[in-house]
Amino acid sequence: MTNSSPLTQDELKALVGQAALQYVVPGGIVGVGTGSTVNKFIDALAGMKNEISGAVSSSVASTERLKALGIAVFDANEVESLAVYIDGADEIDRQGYMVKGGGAALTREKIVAALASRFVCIVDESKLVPTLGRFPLPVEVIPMAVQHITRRFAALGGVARLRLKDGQPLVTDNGQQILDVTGLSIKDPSAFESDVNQWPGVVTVGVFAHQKASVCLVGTAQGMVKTFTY
Ligand SMILES: O=C(CO)[C@H](O)[C@H](O)COP(=O)(O)O
Repeated sequence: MTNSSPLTQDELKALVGQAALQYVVPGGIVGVGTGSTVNKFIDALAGMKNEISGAVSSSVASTERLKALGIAVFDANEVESLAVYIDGADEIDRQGYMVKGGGAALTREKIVAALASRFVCIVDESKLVPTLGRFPLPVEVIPMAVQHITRRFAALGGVARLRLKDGQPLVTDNGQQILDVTGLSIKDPSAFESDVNQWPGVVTVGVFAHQKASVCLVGTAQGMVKTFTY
């Protein structure tokens, strides 16, 4: 590769995963998200595993990866607060509001993010949007409410589809299901999150407005990391 070749998406994920290490507080416990970008962060974190006490993880998949690399994983109930939570996003807007849950881990991600003083979001440029709604919005739901919630999204102009895995409804780490909703334009993320969270049967809506990013590290194709603070 020459210096002028644009970086691949995988290389960009590694770039921001590495850059996120600067936010890890030595001696502390790190909140760790889920997804292919966070996997790069976890791999980088292994290089400083002797400088941290461990991690609180947002998914079974991240827990397994952390443990395989020799990083201790604490239950969220063992920890009162975290200095930092590091995670990817499916979309992020100019205010740091995000859509998350492409990896079906949104509920635990929101719980671990709520413990943290600072949310550091790591993405590549393709995730930046002016208004949330381009990426199908993940919503974790209790199975018996699927049709009711689908009708409520239809009333807002959205089309909700049950997420499948190997031809069967995907089951989350919490034993629930995921609806992916297209056709929404989320102009007021805080109000939208508060509203949908109150619908009976909704476990978690994938809009992260109340737990928005404090910092976003954006990898650019030229190999730069841009830092946005909110
Ligand atoms: O919310 C998430 C998982 O539930 C991820 O952060 C989001 O889907 C981004 O993943 P990736 O880094 O693989 O693009």
